[in-house]
Amino acid sequence: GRRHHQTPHAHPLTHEYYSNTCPQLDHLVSLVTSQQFREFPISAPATIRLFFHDCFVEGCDGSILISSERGGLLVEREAADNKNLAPEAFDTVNKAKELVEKKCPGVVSCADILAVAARDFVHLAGGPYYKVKTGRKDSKVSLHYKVQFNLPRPNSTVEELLLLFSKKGLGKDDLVALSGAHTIGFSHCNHFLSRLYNYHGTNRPDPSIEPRMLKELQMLCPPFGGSADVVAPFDVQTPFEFDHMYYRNLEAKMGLLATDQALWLDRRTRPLVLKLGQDKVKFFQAFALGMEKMGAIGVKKGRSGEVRKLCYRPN
Ligand code: HEM
Ligand SMILES: [Ca+2]
Ligand SMILES: [Ca+2]
Repeated sequence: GRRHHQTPHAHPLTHEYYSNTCPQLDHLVSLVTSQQFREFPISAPATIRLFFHDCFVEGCDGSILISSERGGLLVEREAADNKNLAPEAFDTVNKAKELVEKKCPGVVSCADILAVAARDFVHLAGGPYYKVKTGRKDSKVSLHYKVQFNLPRPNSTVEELLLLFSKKGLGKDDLVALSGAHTIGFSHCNHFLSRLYNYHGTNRPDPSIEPRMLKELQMLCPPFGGSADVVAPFDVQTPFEFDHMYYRNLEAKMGLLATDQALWLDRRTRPLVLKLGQDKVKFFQAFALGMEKMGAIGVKKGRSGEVRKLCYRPN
């Protein structure tokens, strides 16, 4: 057989990519993620979100992980949408990389480590354990201006969300299932403030917010002069548990962002919200599938990427 002329798809992501070069990868990463989860539980939501923000901008290539350098170009991390990605998530990846480099030097990409770590945190928080395919290469650059139009806004319409996701090869089911990541974690007030006081310029709150929750959110987040550090849980019922309560909240008008509640209000996505709210097993399956599809966005192969030695710096 002749082995040249390989297309970019000749090596899709596989479960066996490191089976010779770093068979203990999952174990090594798990040592770091489990300790990180014990010491800094917010690493879980933060890392899951980090993976999302990596994959949607230039593909799952670790481009989000690169730190700025003095005198260098602005990197993705510096873009407004990424400013409040928690440092605990970056720390997790850097620590895991350090350990993996000791046992399997120069082999495992940071993009793959991030995918594995995100899976670990889903599981540690009570969600499904699914196998992660690997074989991603790391990017050689990170540019802040790539971010803005590749990430959803907290007040995007379902139409806009579906369009953005479809550009990434993801469908309606993926949008609804992956939004279920908001079953854990928190949002700063500014992302939903207009819903509380001035919905679409009406000077009234969004009518699709459950009244008691509205009152509580208004107390937490004043219209002016509130602290920029205040956060509210996405899932008021079980903010630390990776379960399907997120969808039940949407039925009860207790979605936090406009984009969360919109999944219930839109007739295209409502049936899926209902289905996943009724069945945790279905949610876990749909979420794992969504993560696998998201994890395959824009994957770099061969010389289009590299294996970074340090996740925060190109080689
Ligand atoms: C569908 C459109 C989405 C929008 C508009 C959106 C927007 C946001 C916003 C505004 C925050 C709060 C950030 C902050 O204030 O600190 C957030 C947090 C979060 N997002 Fe999303 N997101 C979306 C989809 C996703 C997806 C697909 C995932 C992962 C699969 C995800 C995972 C998370 C997690 C886990 C948090 C909590 C982070 C933390 O507590 O540190 N989101 N998202
Ligand atoms: Ca990326
Ligand atoms: Ca929950």
